Amino acid sequence: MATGSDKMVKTLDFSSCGEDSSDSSLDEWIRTPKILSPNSVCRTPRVQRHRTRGSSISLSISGSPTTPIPYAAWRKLRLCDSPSTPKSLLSKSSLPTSSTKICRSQRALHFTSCADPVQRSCIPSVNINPFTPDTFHRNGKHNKRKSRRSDDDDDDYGHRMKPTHTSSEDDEAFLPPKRQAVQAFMLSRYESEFLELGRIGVGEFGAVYKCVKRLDGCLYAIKRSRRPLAGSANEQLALKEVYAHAVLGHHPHVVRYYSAWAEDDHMIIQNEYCNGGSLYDAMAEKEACGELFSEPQLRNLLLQVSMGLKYIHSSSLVHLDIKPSNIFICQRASLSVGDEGDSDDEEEDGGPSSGVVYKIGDLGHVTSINSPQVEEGDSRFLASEVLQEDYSNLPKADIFALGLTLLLAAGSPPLPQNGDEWHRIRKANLPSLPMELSSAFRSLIQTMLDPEPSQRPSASALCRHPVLKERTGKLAAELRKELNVEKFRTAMLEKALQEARLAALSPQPSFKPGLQQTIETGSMPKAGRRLVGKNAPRSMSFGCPQ
Ligand SMILES: Nc1ncnc2c1ncn2[C@@H]1O[C@H](COP(=O)(O)OP(=O)(O)OP(=O)(O)O)[C@@H](O)[C@H]1O
Ligand SMILES: [Mg+2]
Repeated sequence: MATGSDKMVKTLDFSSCGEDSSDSSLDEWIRTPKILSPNSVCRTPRVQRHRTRGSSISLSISGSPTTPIPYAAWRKLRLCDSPSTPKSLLSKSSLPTSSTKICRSQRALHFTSCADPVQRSCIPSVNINPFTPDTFHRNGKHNKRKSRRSDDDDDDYGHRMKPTHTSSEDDEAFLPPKRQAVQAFMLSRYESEFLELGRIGVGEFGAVYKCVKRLDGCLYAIKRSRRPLAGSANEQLALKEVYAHAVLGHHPHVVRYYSAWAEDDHMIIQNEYCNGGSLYDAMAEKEACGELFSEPQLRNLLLQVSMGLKYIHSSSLVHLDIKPSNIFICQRASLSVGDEGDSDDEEEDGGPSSGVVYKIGDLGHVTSINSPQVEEGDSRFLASEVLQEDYSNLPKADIFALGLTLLLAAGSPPLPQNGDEWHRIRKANLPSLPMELSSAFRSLIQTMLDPEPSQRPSASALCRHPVLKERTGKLAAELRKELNVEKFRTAMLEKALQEARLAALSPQPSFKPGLQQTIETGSMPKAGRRLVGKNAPRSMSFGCPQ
């Protein structure tokens, strides 16, 4: 049984920083190849930690105990909409340590000063993200060294990684030792930092809630594991998801990750909120209305998800659970300037300016291409080679699953989980569709479902495929258009600003008609023409941009 001090070895307090700084420092910690000796980590029991927190609150956002809180940050903090906000926290920070009682809601925005020498030695242990290039590299080295004697381990890192593995676990050497994995690293942050607006989904792994973050007022999807994690397979799944998100960074077609932490032995992941729900929801909605995705919409879906997959695969990772309920939709506001009149066509065909952005989410099954730890995803979308444990071409398993996803979106009957029909589909017999697809598009889907993985197109090939190229062109044209609008706007603003400067410098106040309006809207009036009050006498004052 773990002792209290053992527990503290596993304790890592990520809640001690504001989101941005904590995220970057978490990432920093995860990416930095270091394992700390158990002796060097904090062994303070939980109750003591509360006290430490109280004593360590500082007014420094940056974490430096001496930096005064910037006015802008202070103002921002005051905007929080809850009594459990940093405002109260910050005011309490001036109280003497002994009398500072830290309540649940205050824990989230605690900034460690580490002024206390004892606390300074409380360096937390960290997990090693198996998906970082560093880890791949080390892992390779580690595998080569497996047969060597352990006394050649002057490499501290390798030395400390080894002892916790049994021989059967050696294959999983790239994952961190379980006892270091997920613990109640942090105290309740969920309630103090987020306001829950409702549950938006439930999956195998957990429930997902729509939340607004108290500090920044933005919406997020917060995923909480359903079952306690410690020591369970769920723990590794949860960690995989976090590791994968952290390594993947940002891509327009991958759901964005903000933060993750453990609370009451449940993993919590803060992700981008996708306001259009999942593709599964969209399909169900269409079905209820007796509608289907049109072919242009399906092509758009295929192109966007292929872009996300291309990115994931280029990071040497595979998703392994591509399916409609793991593809999310963001409804972008349509372009605002100058495009009101010409968006109808594309709107209809599901093109880029229809504002639908598909994003790949639920990274719980992600694994590395080169040293795969396969946790099979939904069997309805599983490629047969994966079932046969042939992991030599895993990216093509994602392509297979995407092919079936498209068929479902095109109205195919529900996919079988097993049985004859399951095998029939994997022998290149496509289910019948209620809609007529062009032969080019249909044969593209057919190749994605080829029984031979090498015959399936790669994600990168899909992005360049002639059937989808037209869409790529449209997407590029749309982006160019957006860019031009922005360039025009910037030029206008620069011009207006220059005029404002000149006006301010000129000895005699000169009236610049419509200047304020120009700066606000970015539209330039013609020289010498007044936009407003043409018949009224000229005023001597003018507005300046703030
Ligand atoms: N970022 C998000 N934005 C909007 N809705 C989301 C988001 N993430 C999840 N959901 C909703 O919650 C559902 C479950 O999410 P997710 O797939 O991540 O959970 P899971 O437990 O891993 O599922 P699975 O059963 O596929 O393993 C999704 O199908 C979707 O409806
Ligand atoms: Mg899911």
